[in-house]
Amino acid sequence: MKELLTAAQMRAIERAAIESGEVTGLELMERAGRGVVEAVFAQWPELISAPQKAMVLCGPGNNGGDGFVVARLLKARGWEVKVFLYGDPARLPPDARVNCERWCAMAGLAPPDRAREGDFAADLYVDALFGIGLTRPLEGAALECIRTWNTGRAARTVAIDLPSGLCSDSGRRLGDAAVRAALTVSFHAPKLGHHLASGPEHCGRFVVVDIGLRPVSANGGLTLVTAPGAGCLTKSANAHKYSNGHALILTGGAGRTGAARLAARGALRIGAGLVTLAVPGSAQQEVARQITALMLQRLEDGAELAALLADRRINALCLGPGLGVTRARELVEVVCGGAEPRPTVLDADALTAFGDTPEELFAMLHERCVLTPHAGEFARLFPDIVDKLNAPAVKGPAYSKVDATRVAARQAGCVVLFKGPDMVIAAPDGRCGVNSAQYDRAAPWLATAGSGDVLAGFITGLLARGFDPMRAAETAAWLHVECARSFGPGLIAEDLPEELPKVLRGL
Ligand SMILES: NC(=O)C1=CN([C@@H]2O[C@H](COP(=O)(O)OP(=O)(O)OC[C@H]3O[C@@H](n4cnc5c(N)ncnc54)[C@H](OP(=O)(O)O)[C@@H]3O)[C@@H](O)[C@H]2O)[C@@H](O)CC1
Ligand SMILES: Nc1ncnc2c1ncn2[C@@H]1O[C@H](COP(=O)(O)OP(=O)(O)O)[C@@H](O)[C@H]1O
Ligand SMILES: [K+]
Repeated sequence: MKELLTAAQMRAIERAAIESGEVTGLELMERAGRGVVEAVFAQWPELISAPQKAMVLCGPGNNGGDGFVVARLLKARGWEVKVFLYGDPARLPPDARVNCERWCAMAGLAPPDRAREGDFAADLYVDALFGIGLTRPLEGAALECIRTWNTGRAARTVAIDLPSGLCSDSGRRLGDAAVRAALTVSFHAPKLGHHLASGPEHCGRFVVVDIGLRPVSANGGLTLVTAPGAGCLTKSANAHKYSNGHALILTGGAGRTGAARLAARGALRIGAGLVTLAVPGSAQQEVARQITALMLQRLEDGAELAALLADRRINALCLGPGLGVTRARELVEVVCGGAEPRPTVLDADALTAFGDTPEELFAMLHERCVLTPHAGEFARLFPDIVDKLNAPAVKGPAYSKVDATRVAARQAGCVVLFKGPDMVIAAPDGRCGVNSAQYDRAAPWLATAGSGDVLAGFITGLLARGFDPMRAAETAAWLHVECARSFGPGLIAEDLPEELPKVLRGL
């Protein structure tokens, strides 16, 4: 697991390092600037061989200070560099001021309205306006300048730390403009804003450079979900099928069983010992024609489900995919209401069924449930949270998808997995993971009908294998994205479970 930092946590890490005497702020700024230049040459090797032209736009804080370092290092390599300062040189913070003065001893400084005139076609544009310190929307000359860059010539734009205009803690644009970078170079660790909301769209390629700060666990339990250890998914040599759990997946009626079959296939592939599909009589033939390793159990209503659950070997359930809202409502009450409720994934119709009365659902949920809403389902269950998330972001730190999912998990009293390329998974105790399907892990082919059903099945299968809900959700989500990446273009939902063995072998 990799940490994702807030701006405040990053500042605390920097402060601790400086106060301990192991490094100065000025040295950190030098390393940051050097890291940016190295990343630029790695990204665009064609810039290495001959001196070029750069335009550097510096802001009023330490992000601007990094910009002065970059300007100086490029000039030292013979580049023609123009630096524009948005702000008053006399009011720069100390380290930035030192670097501004070093720059001014080498060359001139212009105000940013001059950067708009377009008389300087650069080979590289450096955005050093704002980093983690942006607190409000861009305005005036900064805004104008960024608009020109975004609409115009700036193909090679590198953003230092964060594209200016983005909120570091939420990835949302403060106001309506932010730099669209081709490359973003951040320091020490990724920040939330690099992975959430509009962050990836603005960052372009994303690189984190080491500036020699020690890894400190600064964190309220927020991580980027990474590969599970291979060991946690292996099976014991002398296990029998029941020692890997028995998952029960409930289907809807005739013509609507595909989603649950996808989930069931996912649960089986991820290693549940047995997977049973519980099917109403009307759909029994349909399902029977389609399945082999899966088992089938006729199940009409809540009373029959209650009877079936007397079998304590059934140790994980999945309700929602293709279930139909009426059947979902009845069955969720049986599953969640009974004594000793079992680990349960509620997805799709099981969430929509309670769209008008989410409190009724929350009253039944228990800590071994996992809710897997997409944005529409999330909005139906948590309208107040979504109002906050959708309100225009005008002040940093803005309300984020992480804030939203954490509050949702507390309200629901169980793990909530809020889908999307910036998937957030939160537990009621505050643990939180971001499963980012972006940058090197982009998986756009996952946006295909039924892929969410497979994810519900993966989680259910891991619950059956004894994973706790948070770990089941995170591990399943990570594997789900890897299956899509491994399969690649042309992916449809059916391919996800079939790709899993390959992904598991590669762990
Ligand atoms: N932490 C570390 O370890 C390291 C950090 N480093 C670098 O420092 C950067 C953080 O520096 P920072 O804290 O000075 O913040 P930064 O983003 O430059 O902006 C703050 C200034 O902007 C102002 N301001 C805000 N919004 C505004 C607006 N809309 N319009 C106008 N003004 C606005 C704000 O003023 P105020 O809000 O107080 O009015 C303040 O003056 C970080 O991103 C990284 O690049 C590296 O050197 C190495 C190690
Ligand atoms: N552009 C995307 N990049 C990565 N993952 C995506 C993208 N769009 C959707 N997903 C993922 O695909 C799945 C879609 O689930 P869902 O919306 O429930 O679809 P369905 O109901 O058709 O199965 C979720 O896991 C979601 O996170
Ligand atoms: K920046």
